[in-house]
Order: sequence, then C-alpha cells, then structure tokens
Amino acid sequence: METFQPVVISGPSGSGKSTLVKKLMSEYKDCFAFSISHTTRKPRDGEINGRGIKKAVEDIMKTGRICILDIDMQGVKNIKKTDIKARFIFVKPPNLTVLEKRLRDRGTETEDSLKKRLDTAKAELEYADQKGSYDHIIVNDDLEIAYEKLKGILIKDIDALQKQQLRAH
Ligand SMILES: Nc1ncnc2c1ncn2[C@@H]1O[C@H](COP(=O)(O)OP(=O)(O)OP(=O)(O)O)[C@@H](O)[C@H]1O
Repeated sequence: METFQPVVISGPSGSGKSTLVKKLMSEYKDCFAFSISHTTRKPRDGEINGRGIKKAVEDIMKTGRICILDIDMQGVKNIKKTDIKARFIFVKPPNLTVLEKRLRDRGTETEDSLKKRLDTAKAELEYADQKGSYDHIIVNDDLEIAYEKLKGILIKDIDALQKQQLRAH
C-alpha cells in the first residue's frame, strides 16, 4: 500500500485554516484524517514536542489516508526537527487589517486575545517569509481561489489515493 506525505497547515489565527481544511475534508470524505497535535502539557526542557505527533501521524499514514495537521509556528518548527517528511503549507491572510476584521467578525475574541493573536500573526508572517519555512504559501483572500490552490497542491495524492481505494474494493 502506498502511503502519503502528511500535510501541515499553518498560519495565523483567523487566516482560514479550519475553513479550508473543513472544505477539503467534506469534498474528499475518505481521503483525509485530521490529527490534533497539541499535547496537554508543555514540553520539558530539550524535549522535542513531536513524539506524540509522530505516533499520531504514523497511525494515520498506516490507514492509507492523508494526514492533515493544523499547527502553529512552534509546532512547525518542532515537526521539522523530527524525521516526519511533511509538506508544509502556510495560509496567509491578505493583510493584517483583513485578518483583524475576520477575527472580530468571527466573534470569538476579546480585545485582549485579539491583540495577542495579531502580535503572534506578525511573527508568523515573518517566519513564513523566510526561505525554506514553507513549501507553499496560499493567500486566503477569495476563499474559492484559496481552496482551488490548496486542492491543486494535493490533487496528485488525492487521485492516487482514490485509485488505491477503488482497487481495494
Ligand atoms: N476567504 C475568506 N474570506 C472571508 N472570510 C473568511 C475567509 N476564510 C475564512 N474566513 C472567515 O474568517 C474567520 C477565521 O477563519 P478560520 O476560523 O477558518 O481561521 P483559522 O485559521 O482556523 O483560525 P484559528 O487558528 O483561530 O482556529 C472565520 O469566521 C471564517 O469564516
């Protein structure tokens, strides 16, 4: 059985990661499995917070599906330290003003949490600008265009996976 490269989706809070991933998982119901990657405790000194992630990712890969991880910048850096060969995708808001509006309209933030998220976003955008941080950057301005771009990145794997599933039946 062919296994597929795990996909890491990262980007500032409010950039649209969940929206895009939900759309993908509803269009391709049996192709993806979502892994929540946060552990319940902070990593101890020197520990790569990737052991839990690694096991979860491997378990999903063994099912033949494409593993999707929605993680923050620190999580991305941690995965890069493991031998998980993921594909790294950054979902980028058109700009910080739009990001702020989306977060406000979502209605999930207090003034305080909003400020924190926007500060964090700046650092995440800087990291994403560095060469080699991500394999793909998707600007999520128009949702349909962003979604098509995401699909374009994954379509080869989706096709191969669907063929494999057909053969198995
Ligand atoms: N292209 C878009 N145009 C307009 N609104 C959008 C677009 N993409 C997402 N949104 C809206 O922006 C808000 C933030 O999106 P979403 O919750 O998917 O972000 P997220 O990156 O998953 O955030 P978090 O990391 O906090 O979970 C949501 O209300 C969503 O409906």
